[in-house]
Amino acid sequence: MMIEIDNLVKSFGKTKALDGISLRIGDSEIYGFVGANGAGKTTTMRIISGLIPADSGKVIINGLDSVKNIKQIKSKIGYVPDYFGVYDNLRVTEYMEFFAAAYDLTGREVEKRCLRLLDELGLGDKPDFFVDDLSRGQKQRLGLARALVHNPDILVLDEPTSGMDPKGRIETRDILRRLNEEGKTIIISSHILHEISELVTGLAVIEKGKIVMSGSIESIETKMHIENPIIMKVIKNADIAAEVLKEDEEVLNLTITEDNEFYISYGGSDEDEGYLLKRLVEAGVMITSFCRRGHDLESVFIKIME
Ligand SMILES: Nc1ncnc2c1ncn2[C@@H]1O[C@H](COP(=O)(O)OP(=O)(O)OP(=O)(O)O)[C@@H](O)[C@H]1O
Repeated sequence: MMIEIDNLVKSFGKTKALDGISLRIGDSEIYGFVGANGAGKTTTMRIISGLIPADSGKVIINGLDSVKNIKQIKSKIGYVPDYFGVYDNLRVTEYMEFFAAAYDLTGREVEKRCLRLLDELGLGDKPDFFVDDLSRGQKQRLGLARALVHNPDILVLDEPTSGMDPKGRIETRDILRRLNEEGKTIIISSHILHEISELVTGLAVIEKGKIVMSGSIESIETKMHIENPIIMKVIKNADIAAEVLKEDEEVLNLTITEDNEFYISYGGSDEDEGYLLKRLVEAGVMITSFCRRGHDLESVFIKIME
């Protein structure tokens, strides 16, 4: 399902939550929204899912305007909110059937489908539990099962891994990968980049209602790498090092300090970087350290967000 988001604007009273969000999410992508608290992720997701209207701008899903075709669109989207509903006094199966009924799905086949979904999401032994008695991770998975009840083509998940332990996060990631392989387009948000960077195919970084960066995960990593130069300490043959670096077209900027510390803005991939180091060593350059200023992408990401 192709999703085209065009110039969404939304205010709540005096707060401008969205200030012109435009995006294209391709068929069968797993697309991530990353941003700090209050950036506008939830508002964007709720507009895409048809839960609230935008003040202006539009969302087109497979050629259909989401406002004009709201019924059709809602049948294609499953939304998992970041908070858990107020149905904690229901048992797990009752909860599922309650949401199925909201889509006019009832009967023996639907009951079977609900049980199968619970099974697939690792809740097969919990049908008679009260929702309230489930752990946070189990509740998140139940939220996912409920969003799948009408077999939507698009899944929109607001911070599905927040508050989960690493095991729960890995399990959720595996489930989402599987659903994506089955053909579902997935939109997922997080305020922590590394929680979703391994899962997503594309990413938009949202800040104060605007997109500050978007693209494939590789292109975002490259942009972040450029912001985060390689720092190389050379103790012999610095002149040769400078020659080798000048020949590499991925070297976008180079600063050499008096004590032969090289600051290299590098646009290449991790593999390119490995080959660059190999060429330097083979050319006879003696290097004592070769690393980035930030320890990881996350620290650079935080720098960009500041
Ligand atoms: N129903 C509402 N009424 C008033 N203000 C709102 C409402 N919903 C969102 N906002 C405001 O709009 C802005 C964007 O909020 P939104 O929930 O979209 O951000 P978010 O990126 O999802 O943040 P979080 O990670 O904290 O969920 C915030 O300033 C928020 O306070």
